[in-house]
Amino acid sequence: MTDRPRLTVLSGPSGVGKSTVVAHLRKAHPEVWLSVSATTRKPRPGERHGVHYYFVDDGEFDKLIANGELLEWAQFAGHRYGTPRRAVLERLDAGKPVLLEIDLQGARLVRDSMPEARLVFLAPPSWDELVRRLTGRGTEPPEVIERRLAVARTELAAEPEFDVTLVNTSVEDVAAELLALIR
Ligand SMILES: Nc1nc2c(ncn2[C@@H]2O[C@H](COP(=O)(O)OP(=O)(O)O)[C@@H](O)[C@H]2O)c(=O)[nH]1
Ligand SMILES: Nc1ncnc2c1ncn2[C@@H]1O[C@H](COP(=O)(O)OP(=O)(O)O)[C@@H](O)[C@H]1O
Repeated sequence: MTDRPRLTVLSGPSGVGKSTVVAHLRKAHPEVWLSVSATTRKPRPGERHGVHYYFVDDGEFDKLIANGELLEWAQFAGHRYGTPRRAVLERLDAGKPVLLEIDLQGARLVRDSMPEARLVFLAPPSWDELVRRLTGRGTEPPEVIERRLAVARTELAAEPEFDVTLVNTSVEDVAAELLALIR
């Protein structure tokens, strides 16, 4: 029997298409389990508590950290994001695959604490296309987009740290490649 990694971490710059790819994958394969993170960021239109994120305030996030309830957490573009520990460990203990969609800092923390995890980097076809996607999404004001693009430059440079790179040219193709990695 091969010892396949059961924990897959998907990371990549803001706007590259992580949420789109994961949503596409889960529409066809609802059995793919994605961890729901906690965040101090405010919900975007259409985002639901407990589905896209657990939207919490700073005090609640402090408590999650203090109580050891987060597997990892990071500050990203002015807000905090963290992976609830218990649900992930329960799935892994049951021998089932887990997918995390987290930022570069989180991916590094997971790599250090769970070296068996497989780290997947989602890359844009080009820098200009990343700018187009992040701007075109229309969910952030210009100053937030600027901040995220500045972070994105650093994140792109970290690609060699990852086990696998997938280039998000076609959502369908990347979703299929990701599914093959998870299974
Ligand atoms: N470290 C860490 N990063 C997270 C977590 N949840 C989401 N992120 C990352 O935080 C960043 C910002 O997420 P978000 O505000 O939803 O923007 P978007 O991913 O660009 O649509 C993205 O890189 C996410 O992958 C988490 O639990 N931990
Ligand atoms: N392969 C693709 N080709 C063209 N547009 C894409 C592709 N993947 C995602 N997008 C678009 O790019 C924008 C950012 O995608 P999103 O999934 O929100 O990124 P992320 O979760 O990485 O921040 C969205 O408007 C989405 O529709």
